[in-house]
Amino acid sequence: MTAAATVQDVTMRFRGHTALDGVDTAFEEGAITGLLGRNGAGKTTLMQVLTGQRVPTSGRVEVFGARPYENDRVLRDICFIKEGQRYPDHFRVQDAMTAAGLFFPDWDADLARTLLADFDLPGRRPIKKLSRGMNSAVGIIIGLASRAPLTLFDEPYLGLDAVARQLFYDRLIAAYAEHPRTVVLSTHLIEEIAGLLEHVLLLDRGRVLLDADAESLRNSALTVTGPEEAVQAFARKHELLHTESLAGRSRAVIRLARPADRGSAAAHGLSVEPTNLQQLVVAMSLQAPAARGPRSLTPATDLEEVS
Ligand SMILES: Nc1ncnc2c1ncn2[C@@H]1O[C@H](COP(=O)(O)OP(=O)(O)OP(=O)(O)O)[C@@H](O)[C@H]1O
Repeated sequence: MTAAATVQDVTMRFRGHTALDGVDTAFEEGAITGLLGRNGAGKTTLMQVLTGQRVPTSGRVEVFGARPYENDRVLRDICFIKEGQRYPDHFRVQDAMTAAGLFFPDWDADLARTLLADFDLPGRRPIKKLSRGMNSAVGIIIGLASRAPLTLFDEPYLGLDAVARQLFYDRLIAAYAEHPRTVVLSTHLIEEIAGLLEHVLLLDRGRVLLDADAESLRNSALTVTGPEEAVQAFARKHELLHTESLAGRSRAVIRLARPADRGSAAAHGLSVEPTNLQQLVVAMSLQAPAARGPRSLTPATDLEEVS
C-alpha cells in the first residue's frame, strides 16, 4: 500500500494525561478511513498531529513524505474540517467559499456552487446567523470542494439533520469516485458511515485497538446465539468480544480466528447473524479496559504544557 500519512510510535501528553500512547498506523492513499473510538479516545488529537496543529511529545508523523508542522507545501494539501468550525465574524457563506478557493490549490468552485444549492445554503447570509446545522454544512462543503489530497472530517455533523447527513455521504462518495483522495472521517454515528469505509482505525484511551480493512473486518466478526455451553465452546476457539446470558442461553459477539471458520458455528448448533461495525466497535471498546487494566499515571517529568 502507498501511505498518504504515517504515524510512528506517536505519544501526545497533556498535563497529567496521555491522549495518544505509542500510536502506530498508516493512512492508505486514496482510501476512506473511519477513525472511531469512545469520547476522549484521542481521535481529535490524532487528527491534530496529522494536520500539524500539534507536535507530538514523541514519535514521528509524516504526511505525503514530510513532517506537516509549519510545512506549507504539505499543509496546502490538507483540509481539516472540525465540529463547530469557526469563521471570522463578518464572513458571509460566500466569503468562506472564496477564502477556501484561495487557499486550496485543487478547489472545485463548480462543486461548491452545486453543494450550496444541495444544502440549501444562502450564499449572502452571514455565517454567524446560520443555524447550527447550516454552519456544519458550510464546513462539509468546504471539505468536499477543497479536493484536498488529504481531507479530514472530525465529527462534522453538529446539528445536521438526517437528510443533510445522507446528502453528505452521497456527495462524499460521488466526489471521491470522481477524484479519489485520502479521507479520514471521525464519527460516533458508526452505522451511518459503515458502508463508506474501506479501513477502520479504532482508538481506545490513546491506543490503537483495531486497525483493519473494512472488508476483512466484516468477514471476521459474527454474533452467535445458542445454549450457553455451546456458545462458550465455540468462543474458546476464537476471540470472545462480548457475551450476554439469560436462562442458560447466550448471545456472543465473536471475532473469528480465521474467516473460513464462519461456517463452523452452525456445526456447534448455534444460530449466526452478522455483526455490524457498530456492534463490533462497542464490544471491543467495552472489552478493552478489563483486558488492559487501569491506565498508569504519567510521571511528572514527562508533563507537557497545555495549550
Ligand atoms: N489541550 C488539552 N489539554 C489537556 N487534555 C487534553 C487536551 N486536548 C485533549 N485532551 C485530552 O485528551 C484526551 C483525548 O481527547 P480527544 O479530543 O483527542 O478525544 P476524542 O476521541 O476526539 O473525543 P470525542 O469523541 O469526545 O471528541 C481527552 O481525555 C482529552 O480530555
